[in-house]
Amino acid sequence: MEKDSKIYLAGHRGMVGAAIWRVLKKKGYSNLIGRTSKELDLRNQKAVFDFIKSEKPDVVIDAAARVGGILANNNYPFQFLMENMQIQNNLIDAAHKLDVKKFIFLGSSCIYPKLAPQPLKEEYLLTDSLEPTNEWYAIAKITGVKACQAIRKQFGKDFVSLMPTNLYGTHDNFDLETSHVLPAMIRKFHEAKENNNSAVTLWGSGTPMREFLFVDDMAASVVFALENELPEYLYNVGTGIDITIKELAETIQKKVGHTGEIVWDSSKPDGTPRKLMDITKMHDLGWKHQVELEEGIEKTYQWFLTNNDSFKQVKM
Ligand SMILES: NC(=O)c1ccc[n+]([C@@H]2O[C@H](COP(=O)([O-])OP(=O)(O)OC[C@H]3O[C@@H](n4cnc5c(N)ncnc54)[C@H](OP(=O)(O)O)[C@@H]3O)[C@@H](O)[C@H]2O)c1
Ligand SMILES: C[C@@H]1O[C@H](OP(=O)(O)OP(=O)(O)OC[C@H]2O[C@@H](n3cnc4c(=O)[nH]c(N)nc43)[C@H](O)[C@@H]2O)[C@@H](O)[C@H](O)[C@@H]1O
Repeated sequence: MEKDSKIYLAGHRGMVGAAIWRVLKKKGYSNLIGRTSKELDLRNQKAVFDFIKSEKPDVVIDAAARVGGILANNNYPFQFLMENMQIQNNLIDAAHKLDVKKFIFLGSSCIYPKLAPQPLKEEYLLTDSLEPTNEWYAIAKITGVKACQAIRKQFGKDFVSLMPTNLYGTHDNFDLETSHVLPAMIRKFHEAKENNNSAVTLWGSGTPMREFLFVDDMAASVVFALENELPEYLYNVGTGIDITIKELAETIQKKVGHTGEIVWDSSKPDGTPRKLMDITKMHDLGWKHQVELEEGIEKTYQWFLTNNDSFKQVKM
């Protein structure tokens, strides 16, 4: 990829988008374009088509999506299904019709069946039923993967999908209703420590297992996909290591220095019992994560502490 290639990064101010932007700048890519959702609402088909037509990017990276944790997914099925399909359909269709050379689509590990064998191989897609708390989001993401695969198959274009495991890091969402578990735990333990080590309430049973990838590693995988023509349509991106939610809680509690009680609220859903990625394909091509979980948690906690008053709060 030429360093002056025109790259449109959709969702450039999100957690993942901001990290991709940083890596691209650092590597010398000089022709990056981004628009906020206020400047360009990606749900608007005509606006997206007109934008791609006038900007004529060589590459589109889709890191824009309606994103949230287990409760947000469960409570707002329509937004997670419809907005994600609108955003990605508008981008993929315009990119195809207007001859964008390369398209990188970001999905999620929840596209795989709830009870698929572990670790999750790419070929397990569409072999069984989805996890009910996030099937809406998963179905939208599956249609994005399939749209890119169809364009690849029918027209031979370099449209590729990366499926990240659970992500976390700087610029994360720390809103307690809509966030994912890791930022929620950082905020909950920190605020409870400040409040005389009051009890922290966490959701579900603590027994589900999750794999966590630091956002800078995710960004590096996207840049890897940008700089290499990947031979297949779908690639898992993760660390290949998972832990229980209870172990995650104990790790973050220790890091933050909270000494109070942990209470598990069983009225909240557990979600899928396990979703560990098989990352053999990306490893074979040469990409591997760099940041281990404890180091990533430390970086994220430090970011939270210095952005404590202004951290992003995503409302539905
Ligand atoms: N976070 C995770 O754990 C995780 C895990 C697996 C996969 N992913 C995937 O990674 C990608 C990025 O996620 P993220 O965590 O970075 O999410 P995020 O921080 O919530 O960022 C999402 C971005 O999408 C943009 N966006 C949303 N709706 C839009 C609209 N209607 N028009 C234009 N832009 C819109 C937002 O733009 P504004 O800021 O301008 O509003 C925001 O920058 C998504 O595809 C997501 O599915 C995330
Ligand atoms: C990566 C994303 O992951 C999402 O699934 P998923 O891993 O369960 O999403 P999380 O919201 O990260 O939750 C992971 C696990 O942590 C538990 N948990 C414990 N305490 C908390 C808390 O305070 N906040 C949150 N949020 N969870 C908590 C939660 O019940 C679940 O078992 C999907 O809904 C999306 O579609 C997407 O795939």
